[in-house]
Amino acid sequence: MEEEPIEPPPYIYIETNDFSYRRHKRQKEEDIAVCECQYDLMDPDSACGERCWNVSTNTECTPGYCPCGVYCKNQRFQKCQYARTRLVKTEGRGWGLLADENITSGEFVIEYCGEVISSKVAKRRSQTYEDQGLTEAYIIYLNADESIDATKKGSLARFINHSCQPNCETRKWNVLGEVRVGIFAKQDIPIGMELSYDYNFEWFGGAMVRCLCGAASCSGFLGAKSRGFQEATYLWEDDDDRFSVENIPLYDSADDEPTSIPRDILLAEDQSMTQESNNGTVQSTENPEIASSNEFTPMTVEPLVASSDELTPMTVEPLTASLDEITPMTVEPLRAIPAGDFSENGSTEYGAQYADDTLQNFTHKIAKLENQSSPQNNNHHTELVLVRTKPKFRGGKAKRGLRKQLNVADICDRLASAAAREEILYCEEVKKQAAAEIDALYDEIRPAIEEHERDSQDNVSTSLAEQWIEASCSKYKAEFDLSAAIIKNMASTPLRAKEDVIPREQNGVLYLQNGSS
Ligand SMILES: C[S@@+](CC[C@H](N)C(=O)[O-])C[C@H]1O[C@@H](n2cnc3c(N)ncnc32)[C@H](O)[C@@H]1O
Repeated sequence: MEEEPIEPPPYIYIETNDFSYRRHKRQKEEDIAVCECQYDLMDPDSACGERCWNVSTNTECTPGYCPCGVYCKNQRFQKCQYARTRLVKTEGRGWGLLADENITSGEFVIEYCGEVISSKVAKRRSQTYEDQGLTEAYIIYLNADESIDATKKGSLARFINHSCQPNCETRKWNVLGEVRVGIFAKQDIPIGMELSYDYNFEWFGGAMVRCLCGAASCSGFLGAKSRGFQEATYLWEDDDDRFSVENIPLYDSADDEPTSIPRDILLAEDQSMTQESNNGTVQSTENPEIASSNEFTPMTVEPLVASSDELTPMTVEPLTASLDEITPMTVEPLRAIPAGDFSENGSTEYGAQYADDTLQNFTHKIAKLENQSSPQNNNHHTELVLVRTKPKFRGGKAKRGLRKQLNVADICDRLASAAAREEILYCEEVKKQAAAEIDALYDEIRPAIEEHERDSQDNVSTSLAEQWIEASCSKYKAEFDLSAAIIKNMASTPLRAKEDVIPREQNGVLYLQNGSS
């Protein structure tokens, strides 16, 4: 029988990151953030405690610049002010790290140190490690461009195991111009308890490692929540329409958007989610007890668009006009609008569909830009990455939303008023321009998006991101204005009878056309 090793496999212990592919950044004087704390002997928190604005932005004070001088308490990474910890051999999870003193919630436990390497090198290395049969993964994801590899060189943080219900978390800090990763206590941790954090493990293929964290909410495997894992383990059936376009989550990241996790798993994991059944019955299960009580009976949601036979014109009276002014107006049901030609391939003159998809993805990424890229955000979790070949999509249909397009020309054909037609056509023109602008911008940022499509980090410069946001807003506004103009004019101006519309020819096809009114 094989002897249990009494020491972990050899590695080089370091207490500060090793820069193997680039130099450590030099902090420029103008970039140094100087706080306004004043050391007060009677108030220990005065010297860069919770109230220090550098602390609140996850930035360490720079020695020689902090007004509190030697009393500054905000240089914990620089001074390696770690909690006392101890290595331990675990059951089935290799080595782990224990608290060797009581640790209080929020306390800085240890820095995750290793070699700072580029994302490309990280991909190569993790493949090599896997080929060499290394089962432990030590590469932590820093941002879109860089990772920290603690495989050969690292601090004791490399021994902290994953838990689905962890007592620590990772936070990024800005230290002398570099982003560094610290492990912080999420709760009070008594002496002797094993430290853990959620790896947010990104699984791209290869061996599936069973998670042995023992938490009640354990997801079963390391990286089980990651998209790659979800896609690879999803069981497809011939008539499975779960990935039909209507059901595709267009966003990428896992924390605040739809996910591709199969619904049953989602529900099993989090009973506070809303259950939705196919017949349109929605029942909140936030609190199962309440949900089952008589007060909360399931609510039946009627389909929004009734079949066209059911639609009857309705009479709407203006709300505010005086009684004599009121002339009831007839509003035709929207389905009566000659929406006609619904484009199904999505690549219409209003802007290629990719722009819509990417717009959603990208605007989301932009929205997260500050949160995720900034070391100031202490909620951002790092990820352990094991980069391998991407699994092929099995049976998955194209993840592309279908967008039904209104046929503006047909709508105008039905409007008797020239002014109404002009307003709609003008709005349509603005919408086309907005779509063209965002298409052009997309071409500019496409390389960055493609390069980093697998993550949800910021990929482009902030200025480009701002342009994108602006272009997105313009496009949405233009779309909204067009819809509003159509609804308003359809509702408030006279319609031409279908028989009065003169057919017009386009591409050899006869279409109905407006008269000269
Ligand atoms: C960063 S290392 C942690 C230290 C590692 N246990 C060691 O002995 O060096 C990450 C590796 O530890 C193992 N590991 C960590 N958490 C685990 C868990 N909850 N269940 C199973 N294995 C785990 C996996 O092999 C993983 O790739």
